[in-house]
Amino acid sequence: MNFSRLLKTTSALTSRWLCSGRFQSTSAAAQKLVDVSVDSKTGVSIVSLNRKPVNSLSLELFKEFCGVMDDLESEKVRGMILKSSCDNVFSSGLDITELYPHPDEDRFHAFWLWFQETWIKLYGSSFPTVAFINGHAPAGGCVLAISCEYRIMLPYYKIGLNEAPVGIVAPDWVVNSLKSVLASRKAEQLLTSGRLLDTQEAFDIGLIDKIVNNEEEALARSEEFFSTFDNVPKLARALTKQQVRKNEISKLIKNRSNDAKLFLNHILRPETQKIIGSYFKSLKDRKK
Ligand SMILES: CCCCCCCC/C=C\CC(=O)SCCNC(=O)CCNC(=O)[C@H](O)C(C)(C)COP(=O)(O)OP(=O)(O)OC[C@H]1O[C@@H](n2cnc3c(N)ncnc32)[C@H](O)[C@@H]1OP(=O)(O)O
Repeated sequence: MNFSRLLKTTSALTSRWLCSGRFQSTSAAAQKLVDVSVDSKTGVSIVSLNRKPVNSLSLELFKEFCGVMDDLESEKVRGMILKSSCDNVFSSGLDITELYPHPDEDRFHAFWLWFQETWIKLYGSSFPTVAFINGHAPAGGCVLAISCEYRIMLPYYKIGLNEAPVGIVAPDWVVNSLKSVLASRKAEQLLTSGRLLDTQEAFDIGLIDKIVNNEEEALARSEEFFSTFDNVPKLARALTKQQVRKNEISKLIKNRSNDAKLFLNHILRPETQKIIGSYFKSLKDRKK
């Protein structure tokens, strides 16, 4: 099966959930959670996550982000830079209120499918992607960054996959995206320790590609990255990227519903709820 068809293929159950109008934002005037602009000099799309205060990733944000990715695919953009509109935070990862306390099962199922969909669209996009990590990027924030092809980060922020200390086990598609950036041993160390790295440490192990001091530099470094493809036919580039990434994506596409069930069962376990609850409390108490 050709890859773009594969990307569109999903189980009947999954597509019922993804297409259902349930959990739709109700207010037409609701603030956009994802802003898109185009850099007039380079023709590159800049996609800014805009869910204040910390871009925690909710079902509504995932849905909106997937809509944006579909638009960029159909517009055949030259490239995309993913960044944050929040001060000091790229994304704080999954919205913990989607996981705790004891989430509504239907909503969690839909939330998880839209998280998968976000990863499939970002990791499998045909156009080049850069994450401009302009703030902290723990957990799901790091997942977004490692799904892009190139990572540029401001100094003095933290990035990593801190799920294990929070009692959460990352699914294989997250683990494999990390292994597509880091050697297996480094990926394992990062995941099992759950340690968040500062910008310099992340650069030293190859988790990020460039450190920049401001947005202007980030745009310039992104442009250098995008221009490496200027002489490569777009279709050949896209198919080559997808060839490299297709095994991981196909695996998830075939297993979406089970993956969602697995995580629903895990999240509903009283022990998991207890750990996430005390983690969330400590996050709130930090500022008291
Ligand atoms: C079993 C099923 C799940 C399996 C998952 C596997 C897949 C792996 C992928 C992802 C998992 C996750 O993403 S879980 C989420 C993990 N996220 C974190 O651990 C980050 C927590 N947040 C922080 O460390 C900090 O907030 C920050 C460094 C990101 C920013 O710090 P700052 O000081 O600027 O801001 P505050 O801490 O004051 O936060 C402001 C406000 O937001 C609330 N907040 C923060 N993060 C989240 C979040 N992820 N979800 C919901 N709410 C969040 C925080 O509590 C503050 O609220 P109050 O103003 O009410 O205090």
